[in-house]
This record gives sequence, C-alpha cells and structure tokens, in this order.
Amino acid sequence: MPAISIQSVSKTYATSQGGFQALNHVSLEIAEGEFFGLLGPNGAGKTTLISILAGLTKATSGRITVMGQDVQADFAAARKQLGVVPQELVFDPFFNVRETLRLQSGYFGVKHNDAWIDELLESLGLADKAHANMRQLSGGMKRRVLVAQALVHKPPIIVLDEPTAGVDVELRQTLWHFVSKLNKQGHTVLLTTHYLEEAEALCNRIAMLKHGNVVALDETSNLLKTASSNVLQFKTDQALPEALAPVARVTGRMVQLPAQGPHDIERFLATLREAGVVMEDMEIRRADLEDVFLQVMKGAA
Ligand SMILES: Nc1ncnc2c1ncn2[C@@H]1O[C@H](COP(=O)(O)OP(=O)(O)OP(=O)(O)O)[C@@H](O)[C@H]1O
Repeated sequence: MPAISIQSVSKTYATSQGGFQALNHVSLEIAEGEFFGLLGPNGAGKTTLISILAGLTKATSGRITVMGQDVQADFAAARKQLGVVPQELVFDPFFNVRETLRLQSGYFGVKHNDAWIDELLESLGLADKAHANMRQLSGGMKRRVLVAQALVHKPPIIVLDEPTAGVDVELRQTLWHFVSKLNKQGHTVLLTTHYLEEAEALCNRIAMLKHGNVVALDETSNLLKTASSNVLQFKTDQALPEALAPVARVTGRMVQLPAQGPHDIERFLATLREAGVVMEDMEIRRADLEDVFLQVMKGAA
C-alpha cells in the first residue's frame, strides 16, 4: 500500500472570470519511507495539492488516500496519518510552547506523550523556550514550534510546505537533521521547496509541477542524468554573440551555458573567443537539479 496515492486530482477555483484550473489530473504514488520532493514555480499548484491532501480544500475531481484512508470520506482517520507543517505561521498567542504542543496532542486524542514532546523540543532546539509565550518568540522559533506541533502525534507521513522559506542556516540544518532522522526511522516525507539544492540533497524522488500538470516524475538521480551533463559558467560585462544568446541563462553579469558534452563546451569557447568576449571566473561545473528544473520548465508547455 502506498503511503500517499493521488489519483487524477483536478482542482478548479471559482473566480470572477468563471474558474481557474490550478490542478489538471495529477496522479502520483509515494511509497512508505520515501523522501519525496514536489517542485514547481510559483503558482504551479503545490500548496493546492497539499491543501487537498490535508483535507483543507476539496478536489474538484479525483481522489487522494493516505495509508489507504480517503482524505475526504475518512477525514479524521486520514488526518491522523499526516503531520502537516504549513507555510503560514498561525498560533494562539495566549499559550506557551509546551501548552501549545499539549493542546495539539489533545486535538489528535494523544495523551501521556510528554517524553515525545521533550524529544521534539530538544531536537528542534526549543528546550529552553518551553515556557516562553508564543507571542514572545521570533519568527524562526515560531517555525520550529510549527514543526513540533505537526509531529506531536508521531504521524507516519510528514508534509512540509516550504518549511525553510526565509529561515536561517542554523534552523535549516536543525530541521533537516531531525527530519532525515525521522525518515530513516521509516516516516514518509513529502516536501515542497524552492531551494533546489535542498531537494537534490534530501529527496530520493521528485515530481515537478507546472500550471497544475506533472511535467517530470522520477528518481532524483535519473533526473540529474537527463540534464545537460555540464554547464560552462563565467562572468562578463559584454553582450553574448547571437549564436549563444538563445541557449544562455544570464543573471546580471553571470552567464551559464548548458552543454551536452565536451564538443558543446569547445564550440561555446570558440564562439566566445571569436566574438572577443572577455570571461572572468570561468568554470565548467556538473549540471545540478536547478539546471534540470530550468530545462524541464522551459520545455514543458
Ligand atoms: N482560493 C483561490 N482562488 C482562486 N485561485 C487560487 C486560489 N488559491 C490558489 N489559487 C491559484 O491557483 C494557482 C496555484 O496556487 P498554489 O498556491 O497551489 O501554487 P504553489 O505552487 O503553491 O505556488 P507558490 O510556490 O507560490 O507557493 C495559482 O495561480 C493561484 O493564484
């Protein structure tokens, strides 16, 4: 039985223009124990899919089950299987950290879990904040509580919706260390993120969404193989020769040219030399997930 089964899910939001289709027949299966990444540009439909999974939004058509439970028909049973860390920081400001976690445990009907709450506080660097009032915490600390809150009932599936957006390096490392440990213990993890190096390092499999469609779905290592093998990267103040402009990715002074092999690199260098382009900090690097992502997004309709 898959941990998460998404079967031809579509979602159309009602709008003043008559409707907007955010998801178009999305199908995915995530096996137990996977660390799965859901990637896509802004507005691709990631949060919509997670909201349907968490039972917060209804699909227009299709079906999602978690550990075999239908997220709509068996809402309470399905919800217990999930620990959802949302993007937004929403809290009751009147409680302290420990009370917040006890309250959340009560919501799931979990009692006598103080040892687990202590472990969560410890693992997320919150031990000395246990008695701090929620409103006294910094944004990063609140985010840690949000993670702890999602995990109070030890759910088999952990869903993280952009958990590292705007958080510092220390919290990222604390979070990834803890989530990786839980994954090794058998918890399934579904992650959405815009940090592609994090997805590359953590996820064994990845789906890419664009305009509500799945445009890539494979093991991370296979996706990396499909990309151009290398990238010629340099800085310049000059305009690129016309022949290279369509394939180049330019960010300020930085130019990146995806290459399929040494012949491409030789051709790029010859063209640049001929045009008299002066290059600084030139390097040839291996293609990474960001290169794959940009390639897939460019190619997909
Ligand atoms: N309640 C709503 N009513 C109408 N349109 C909506 C609603 N919620 C989301 N949308 C639209 O659906 C599309 C998908 O949004 P969604 O938030 O799922 O994208 P996302 O992939 O999570 O984006 P991001 O990376 O910016 O978080 C967007 O075009 C968005 O404007």
